[in-house]
Amino acid sequence: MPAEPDTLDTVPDITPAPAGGSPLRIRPAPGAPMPHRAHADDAGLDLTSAEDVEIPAGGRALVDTGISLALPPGTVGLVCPRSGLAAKHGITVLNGPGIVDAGYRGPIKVSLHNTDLAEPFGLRAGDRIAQLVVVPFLAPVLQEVDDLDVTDRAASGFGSSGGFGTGPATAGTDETTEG
Ligand SMILES: O=c1ccn([C@H]2C[C@H](O)[C@@H](COP(=O)(O)OP(=O)(O)OP(=O)(O)O)O2)c(=O)[nH]1
Repeated sequence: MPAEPDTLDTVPDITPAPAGGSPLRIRPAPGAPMPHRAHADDAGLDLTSAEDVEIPAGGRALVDTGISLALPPGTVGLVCPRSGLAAKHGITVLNGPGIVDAGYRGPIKVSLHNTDLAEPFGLRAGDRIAQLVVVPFLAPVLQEVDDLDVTDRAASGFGSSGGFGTGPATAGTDETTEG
């Protein structure tokens, strides 16, 4: 029997099952739309603005989405930028990703930053301003120790493996985090 062609088109439905079988409960304010996925297998739920807002050039605005959530236990909501808004208009989530805790029941707001220093950016109610990605998180028990295990990387970081090019790091340019 011939093998199935290995193309992206043959990937089966990858829509993840709801975490723990619990639904994501969403309470829209009167008139606010429910967030939705533009495509069934998108990770992000589009969040819309509940208000008309002008974000000044180089400035920021805290924008209400008009929804409140009850995330499934053991999950966290990540408020992430939309790539189109970033690439075309320089609009990003200032604290991206924003962290929505599972126990939070207040209004979901998005802190938007207009990185364009020349043009203000106008938003209308209903515009899609960010996306919410729901992921499981770990809450390990905290253990205070005197020593950490030895690793290959050790304390090297912050560019220690080289710059933006493909060549090896130049001797003497490694940066290490000091303990
Ligand atoms: O982009 C975001 C980030 C957070 N929140 C809400 C949900 C989150 O559970 C709560 C608190 O967020 P965070 O812990 O980041 O805020 P904080 O500045 O550390 O304040 P707090 O002392 O209330 O935790 O605010 C949003 O609506 N949008």
